[in-house]
Amino acid sequence: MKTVLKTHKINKYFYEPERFQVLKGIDLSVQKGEFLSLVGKSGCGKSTLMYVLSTMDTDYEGDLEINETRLTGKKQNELAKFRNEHIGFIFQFHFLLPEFTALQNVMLPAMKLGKYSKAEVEERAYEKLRILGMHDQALKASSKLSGGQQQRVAIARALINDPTVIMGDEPTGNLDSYNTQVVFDILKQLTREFGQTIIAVTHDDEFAANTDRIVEMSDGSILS
Ligand SMILES: Nc1ncnc2c1ncn2[C@@H]1O[C@H](COP(=O)(O)OP(=O)(O)OP(=O)(O)O)[C@@H](O)[C@H]1O
Repeated sequence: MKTVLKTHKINKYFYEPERFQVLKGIDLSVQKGEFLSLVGKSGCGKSTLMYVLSTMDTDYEGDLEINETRLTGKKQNELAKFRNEHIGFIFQFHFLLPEFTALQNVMLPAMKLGKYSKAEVEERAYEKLRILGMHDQALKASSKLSGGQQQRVAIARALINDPTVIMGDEPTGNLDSYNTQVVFDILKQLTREFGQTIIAVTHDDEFAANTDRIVEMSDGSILS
């Protein structure tokens, strides 16, 4: 088993309105291909931890390593580059550009990476859309797609650079039960067929119960 993400004693404090410790000695190790859900009561620190894990927040104590690269202490521009290449994001709200087609939205992170020609990027984008069952909608403006379809395009976009890990904050939080199941099944399939690693914050107990591992947080610490 390959460890793709590792933290060592992550502490974090907020100072407003008064000093309090929001993350308390978080030790977490995630294996390649693992589908992990992060759960816990509102306010326990899940989103704060995700910001640290995704390298968006650098104001913490401890160590973070992804894909054998130590990220703690790296400069913002290096982190931005690392994120684009290694971390795929899926949010509750998809943040697709509404006037752009599904295909263009999926292509964007790969164009930014600058590793492939435009034709290669387009080919990769079609391939990801095909995995998500969305290739025949590729040329539609994303604003013309249903909520579930938009979320599938957002997942294709998260996959375009073959990220080391996909991080989701309530990836099904805005979907009805049918689309929650569709998106869940796709995420599961990505872990099983492609060895994709996924970490998702969720309030949905059924979603969590069907992932490989539930990490429960309480008051800034990991319980189990
Ligand atoms: N910028 C901030 N400054 C001060 N306190 C903050 C800040 N952001 C979050 N907090 C506090 O830190 C704690 C953890 O917040 P966080 O958003 O990580 O919780 P969460 O577990 O993701 O909650 P939810 O499930 O409701 O999204 C909460 O008490 C919150 O009020």
